[in-house]
Amino acid sequence: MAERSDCMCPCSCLRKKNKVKDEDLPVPVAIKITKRLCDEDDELSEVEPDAVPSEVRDWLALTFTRSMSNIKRRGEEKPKFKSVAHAIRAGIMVDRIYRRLSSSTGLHVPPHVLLLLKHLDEWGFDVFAVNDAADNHSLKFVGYELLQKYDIIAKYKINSTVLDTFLLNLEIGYSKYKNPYHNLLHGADVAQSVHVILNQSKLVHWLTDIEIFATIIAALIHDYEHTGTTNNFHIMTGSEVALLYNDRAVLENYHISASFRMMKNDDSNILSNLSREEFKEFRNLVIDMVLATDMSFHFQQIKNLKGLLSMPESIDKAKALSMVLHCADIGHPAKEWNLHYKWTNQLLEEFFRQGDREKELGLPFSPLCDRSGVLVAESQIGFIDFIVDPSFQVMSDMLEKIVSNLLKEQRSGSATSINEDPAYDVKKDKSTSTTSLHSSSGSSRSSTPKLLGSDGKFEFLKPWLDHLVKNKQIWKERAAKDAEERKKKEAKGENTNNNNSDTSSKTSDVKTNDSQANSPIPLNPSGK
Ligand SMILES: Nc1nc2c(ncn2[C@@H]2O[C@H](COP(=O)(O)O)[C@@H](O)[C@H]2O)c(=O)[nH]1
Ligand SMILES: [Mg+2]
Ligand SMILES: [Zn+2]
Repeated sequence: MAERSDCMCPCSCLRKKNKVKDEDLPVPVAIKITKRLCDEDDELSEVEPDAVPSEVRDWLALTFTRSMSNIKRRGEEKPKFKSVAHAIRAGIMVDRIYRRLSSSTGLHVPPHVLLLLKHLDEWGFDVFAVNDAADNHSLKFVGYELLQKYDIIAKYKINSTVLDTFLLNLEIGYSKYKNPYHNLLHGADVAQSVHVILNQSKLVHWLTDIEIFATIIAALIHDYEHTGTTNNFHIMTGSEVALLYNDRAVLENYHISASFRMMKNDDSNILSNLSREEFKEFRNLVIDMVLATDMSFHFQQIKNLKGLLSMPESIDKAKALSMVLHCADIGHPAKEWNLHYKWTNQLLEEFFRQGDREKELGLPFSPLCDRSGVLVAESQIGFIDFIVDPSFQVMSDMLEKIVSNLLKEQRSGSATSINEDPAYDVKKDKSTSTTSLHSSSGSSRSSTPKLLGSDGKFEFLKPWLDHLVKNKQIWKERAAKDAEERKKKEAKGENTNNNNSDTSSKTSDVKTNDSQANSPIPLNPSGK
């Protein structure tokens, strides 16, 4: 069949731009793609045809649009002390915190875990290190610390044993399928990232306690009992959950439902002291936020938000918080390279395991799931360029708009939410960190540090933007190296077989030394 470079519809859809061949696709899928992509009113059509390889485009279409969805390892990182005196001082400090924490809550947080949890407010927080130190209980400790930091445990009278059981159950659920990526570290990491975004941007001052509570829990549960396979895999295999949720946001619906079911048990019901209204608000928010982590809503979500940003009205809280959670969920490319690189490896290994199952079942490989060859660097560049970077840009604009409006309202006297007084009372918090955001009345967070710059503009630090640029640059260098090696092999007459050449970011190169066990991408000492 001749290649069809043009789709029959008047729009400039992906199919037209990308010259997808019908014969490359199973027939019903081809028809569906043509129809859906032509209907698709999203930004994927803006992706330049030559900007990314075809596999990356397929993956973008499959994952981020509704087009097909309806069919001791870190032992070397020990704390370094400049001097014995420093070590002793640090030891005394940790011991004090430890005693305070243990006596007030009964939660046993080992001192070496506490030391790492002191970085909980930072974008560079290393959840892998915490997990190693915490004997695979990072979610429990991170979850506990976050709730404690915002005074949620006291405010909603959460029994400490119940909280402990809830967090342990979450960890058990995340460990059910032994996923390399969608495991308890990811749950902990996303919750911690949400926390940093809320604080860095001061958005937290706009929120009530119940909204903060819902946001932390939504982040913690957002991939609960993840099967390690994609929504599309569930749909294609007609799994129980796909049948249950009629192929719509299959996993996301499941994560929410399974979590609320778990919380119905008395021994893990952290919501038992919420009033009827509080429970209703909490549940609605959690449902909205977790459903919005379905990647097939991505482009629509960005588009809607851009539309809202161009209007004077303020942005709906559920929408804003959903965007924050979505960004945290896809946020590892905006973290330090070493963290991003680890997550990339784990995710690819999970994709490949799905590919192995697809092979066994006689199904075509999903994009990025064939372990015999994936253009890792190129796909990561595509992911950063088309998904992560635009998301973080829009989220940052949204955060600035919301907080600026809040400040304006406050100046005009119509709001009391944000205190610009530099003598702001930074409350010593009840957890391990030095400071927490002050909650004076129990409604919204009412005291903040000085927010406006000398030019009268509200701006906040966005560490994620720098990392995105740096990480993309590293992937670009790797992609160029890969292409070079492919060329050399071709010249030697070796079979490079499209994606299957043996290059540094190719999956066939799995090394088995300690730091690279289960790692699809070999890591050289510089991390590049
Ligand atoms: N190609 C890549 N896709 C990624 C990467 N990190 C995340 N993702 C995609 O986003 C979703 C996140 O949603 P989740 O709820 O499943 O965590 C994930 O499933 C991938 O589809 C990445 O580095 N590269
Ligand atoms: Mg998910
Ligand atoms: Zn996730």
